[in-house]
Amino acid sequence: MVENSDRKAEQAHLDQVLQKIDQKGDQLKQAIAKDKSEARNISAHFYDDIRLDFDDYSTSMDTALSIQQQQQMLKERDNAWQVNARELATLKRLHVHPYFARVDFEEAGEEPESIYIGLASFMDENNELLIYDWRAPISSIYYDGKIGKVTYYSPEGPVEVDMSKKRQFMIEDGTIINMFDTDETIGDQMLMEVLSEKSSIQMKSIVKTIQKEQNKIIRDTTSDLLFVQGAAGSGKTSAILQRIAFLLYRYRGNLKSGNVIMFSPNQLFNDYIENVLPEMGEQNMVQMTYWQFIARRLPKMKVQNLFDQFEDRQADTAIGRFKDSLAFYKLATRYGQHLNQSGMIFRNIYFRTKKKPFFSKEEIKELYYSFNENYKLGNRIDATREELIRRLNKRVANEARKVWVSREIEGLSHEQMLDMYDRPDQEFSSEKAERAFLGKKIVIKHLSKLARRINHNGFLNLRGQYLAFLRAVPKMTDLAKYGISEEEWLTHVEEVKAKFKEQEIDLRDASAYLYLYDQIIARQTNLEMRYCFIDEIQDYSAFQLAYLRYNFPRAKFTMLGDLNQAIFTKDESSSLLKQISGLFDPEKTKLVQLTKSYRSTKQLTDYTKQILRHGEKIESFNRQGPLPQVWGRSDEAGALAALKAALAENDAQKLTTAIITKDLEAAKKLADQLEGVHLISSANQRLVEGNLVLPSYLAKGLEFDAVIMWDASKAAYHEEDETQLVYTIASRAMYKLDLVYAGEKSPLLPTNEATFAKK
Ligand SMILES: Nc1ncnc2c1ncn2[C@@H]1O[C@H](COP(=O)(O)OP(=O)(O)OP(=O)(O)O)[C@@H](O)[C@H]1O
Repeated sequence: MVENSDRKAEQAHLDQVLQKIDQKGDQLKQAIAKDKSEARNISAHFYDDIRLDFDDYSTSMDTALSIQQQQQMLKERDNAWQVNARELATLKRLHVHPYFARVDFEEAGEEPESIYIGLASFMDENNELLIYDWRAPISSIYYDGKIGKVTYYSPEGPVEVDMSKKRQFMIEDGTIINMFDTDETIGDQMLMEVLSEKSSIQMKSIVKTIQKEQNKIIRDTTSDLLFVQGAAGSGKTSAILQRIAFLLYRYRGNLKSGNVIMFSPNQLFNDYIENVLPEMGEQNMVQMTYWQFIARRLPKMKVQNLFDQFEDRQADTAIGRFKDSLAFYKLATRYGQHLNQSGMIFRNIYFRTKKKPFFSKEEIKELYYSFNENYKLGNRIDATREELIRRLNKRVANEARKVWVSREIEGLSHEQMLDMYDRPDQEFSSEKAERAFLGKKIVIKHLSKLARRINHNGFLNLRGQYLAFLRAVPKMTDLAKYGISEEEWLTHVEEVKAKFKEQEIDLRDASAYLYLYDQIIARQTNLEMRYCFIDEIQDYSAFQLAYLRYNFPRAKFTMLGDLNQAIFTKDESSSLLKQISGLFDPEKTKLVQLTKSYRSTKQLTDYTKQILRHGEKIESFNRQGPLPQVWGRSDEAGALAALKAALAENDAQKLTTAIITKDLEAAKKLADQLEGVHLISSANQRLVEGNLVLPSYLAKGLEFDAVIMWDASKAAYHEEDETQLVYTIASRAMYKLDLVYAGEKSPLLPTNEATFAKK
């Protein structure tokens, strides 16, 4: 218990800090206003002090110098203004949330200290730090340690201190409304308060209550691959965002938000997390989905999207598994290397007529392989391109003598002719000379299209090349090892080819196709990205991860996932870790497990964890709520009535509900039968307040006060490999879960009657 006198003293301290924050804020506002008006002044009088005299060299030098000087002054003002404006924004945030913790500690041989921890540091006029940034090295003792000896890591190395007090505050409008002294790492009491808040359509930062295990992830600076396996709701996504904020602080000056990329499951999810970093005073990182990453490079093809992918059954086949594997990635690498010796396929380049190619594929191939073996693929293509352009230029004069050119000259109007001259009054020695001049111009105009095509590697036959690679696969590996017969494989290649004809490509092929292309043209990989985060890793294939690693060779990777929620890759996900760890130095790979689930009440976590077959370790957090309710009805009309009843209960308790269906079709059908609910049917839609209906694959990563699982019947969910899907749906609920079905209940759902209520 905290004494009353302590509370008074803390309030007095807070008042003082807030007063200093406000004081500093006022000073900054004045400074900003002054800089702004001076900048305006400089702009207004910009030319007053400058002699605009360009006639003789020395004065024009003077002019240039004074312009530059004035511009520099403007820039400095602007900079000062921007720095101050940023600081003011920080102060505004601190005014609302000044700090949330205090720790008292003593380092051997030093005076005892007492520091306050908040969202950013704040220094008073005497350079005394009144608030420490939560990311400062010393702040980690708040998250990591119990009272007593604790170690924190400063950039110079480990430091041991003796911590004597750890106090947490809840502050609202400048008043301490609650405070606790705690011996625990982060007291359950504070966490309980935070977790009991209602959900919102925006994710919140967990900075006040980061748990010790999460802190390890957030502050890791040594791993090249940090792999986090965590139960649903264990704070993986929260931890990534905190980690990004931490890294931006730790490497400030060297690391910008543009050097950090995050791959997330869908666009809705991006919406959901978009405010977390800005609220902590940082800019958002680059964010995209894997699909966007691939599809933006294939604008002419229809790349299989999330929806198609979910409905796709190939994931379950031996061929699908093989093409997702690292083994397939390695084959694509080997094939790429082999192209250095032979096997490249080119296309004819035509000009005006399809009868005879301008450059034949044979000619191009000969040229390509005429460069000696020291040439790498990328150099070969560059050299081929240059040589083709050179040959093209050499053929201009010859082409200009052809009949089609004379015809075109004859058809020119006077204006068109004038347009072609270098000068309007251009003169020629003879008519012949004029025709030769115009002819060359015309040929160059037409050939420039061809040159552009060559410069864009239009002589490559990428689709053919990819198919050739696929056809070569049985010769490169023993497909029987993967349970695939040669005949099945060749039939599959024909299917890929047929899709190409329709301008379609599976996501699985698109990755391999681009990888092959990247190798052929030796595409510059992205050296700027220093950190790459991949959330929901269980939905990626080993191939995709290897390809991302190839694309961002300088980046350190943080991969987070829950192998129990693999809804695309299903059972394959368990071998994923083994496959990808081969891509990184084992010394620099770290695996962290998060087993405690914070999202849901104890009742919900205890229920949902039974869905998992292998008894995975998931601990519930001791927050209380109602038991899940199972509404079994004999027919669909009854089920619909039950759903409406459950929804009415939630509305009465002011809980936001998400009704989650298995697929899009079911979601659409249901939304038509209900009033006042929003249907989320595509990942590009925005999240809105209020009750929602959405298909399972769009609910990934999101959470809601209340979830109703629609059609939890045996008919809808009976395959064992749908376990992860059922688990993902049920684990979206924070406080209340209802399951509605008609007919027979899904055998994948828990049967222990003590853990749910029948309705
Ligand atoms: N240390 C914490 N303090 C307060 N809240 C937390 C903490 N850790 C997690 N939470 C809360 O738990 C919920 C789940 O967190 P989050 O979405 O990050 O989990 P996840 O592991 O990514 O879940 P999933 O894999 O199911 O999508 C969020 O509401 C988050 O705010």
